[in-house]
Amino acid sequence: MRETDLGADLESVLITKEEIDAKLRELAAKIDAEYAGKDLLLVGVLKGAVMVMADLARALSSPVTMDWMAVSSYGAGTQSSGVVRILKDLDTDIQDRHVLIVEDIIDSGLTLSWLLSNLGSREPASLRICTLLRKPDAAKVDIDVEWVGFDIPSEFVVGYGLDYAEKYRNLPFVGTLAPHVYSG
Ligand SMILES: O=P(O)(O)OC[C@H]1O[C@H](OP(=O)(O)OP(=O)(O)O)[C@H](O)[C@@H]1O
Ligand code: HPA
Ligand SMILES: [Mg+2]
Repeated sequence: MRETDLGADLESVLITKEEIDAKLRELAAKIDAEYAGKDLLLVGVLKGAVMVMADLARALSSPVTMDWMAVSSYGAGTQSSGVVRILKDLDTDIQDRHVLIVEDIIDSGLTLSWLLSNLGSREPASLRICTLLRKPDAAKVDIDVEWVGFDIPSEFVVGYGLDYAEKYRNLPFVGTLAPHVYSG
């Protein structure tokens, strides 16, 4: 779908594809510098982080390894249930590894706060977070995040990996949905 061809479900484009590309290049340069000479493991959080992980990893110059964890706390709605379930665990033992969690969005922060304590208990050499989006006004817990792409308002957003009821993940930009989509 092109930005000029939004379709009836979208209300607005919040962040364009070009803005995302530029931001990921900027973040990748900082991450390259930070982990120079170290072995870095990127941990992507399925499914939302697929696009960020794919594009961030390709923007890095350093060799990295990649693993995936699937957790879910949202189900089909627009509110976090607060209950995080592991749907798929890592294939990798992260003890003594430098781990960078790659996320699409920090909203309430409940998913990452849970993930940080879960992965932290496996004794990695370091554990940090890179997220494309963050909603500062929606935070229910404070999380120390090393790299943030964009701080956005507390509106439900879709696209670039982010879904509403599993739809819209493949939009190349981040946008907001028209109210009729939620109300049916
Ligand atoms: O900060 P929070 O309020 O916890 O929300 C952020 C999390 O919610 C979304 O995932 P979701 O659980 O919907 O699964 P998905 O990635 O498969 O869409 C998103 O991808 C983040 O992982
Ligand atoms: O705004 C959002 N959109 C889609 N998925 C999400 N998961 C947490 N917040 C969001
Ligand atoms: Mg989701």
